[in-house]
Amino acid sequence: MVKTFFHRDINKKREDFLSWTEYFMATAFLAAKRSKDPCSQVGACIVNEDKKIVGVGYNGMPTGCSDDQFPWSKTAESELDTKYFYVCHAEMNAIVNRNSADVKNCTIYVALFPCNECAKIIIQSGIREVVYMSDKHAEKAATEAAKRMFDAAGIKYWQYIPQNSKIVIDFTEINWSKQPTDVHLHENIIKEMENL
Ligand SMILES: Nc1ccn([C@H]2C[C@H](O)[C@@H](COP(=O)(O)O)O2)c(=O)n1
Ligand SMILES: [Zn+2]
Repeated sequence: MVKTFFHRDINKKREDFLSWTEYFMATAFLAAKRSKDPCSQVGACIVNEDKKIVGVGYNGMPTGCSDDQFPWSKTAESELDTKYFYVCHAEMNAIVNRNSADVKNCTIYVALFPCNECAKIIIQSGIREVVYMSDKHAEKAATEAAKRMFDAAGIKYWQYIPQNSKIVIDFTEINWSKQPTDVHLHENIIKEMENL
């Protein structure tokens, strides 16, 4: 058995807390977990100038359009039987579902670079900055069009390159004992190491 452990001095401030950018991008990725799209789960998180989250969204069917009845296919004999006419993109949902009066001067954190349609909504809503994780559709005309519009409208956009590729949420962590001299030897970590 591989034994691993970590020390935590509970008298000192934690050093391994999430940065703001990690926190907001992780919020976007967590929202994406709600998506029913079998191929692409995209999340978006809108943050105001006070670093408050004012909107979260993920790609899904419009309200009232059952995600058990509308199609999730990428291809079909008829375009009407693909998802593309129906699905609301994460960015659009985050903007329309905002919990503030407006999203002026906000930043949107999004897993995938916005398409041209979302770029228009982002610009019109007053969002000033786009932070994205992936630009995997960079070669598509929709992405190029979005970039042209962002450039013309003076919207700042930049790719977030994470320091860690994973953030683990462990629901059991809240029950770990934290004593002043504690060295945790946590079962899950041991199991993970054994599986390596
Ligand atoms: N910035 C984006 C890009 C895409 N989406 C959504 C729209 C679809 O549900 C899915 C793309 O489907 P695919 O062609 O990859 O099968 O992702 C979004 O919400 N935001
Ligand atoms: Zn879009």
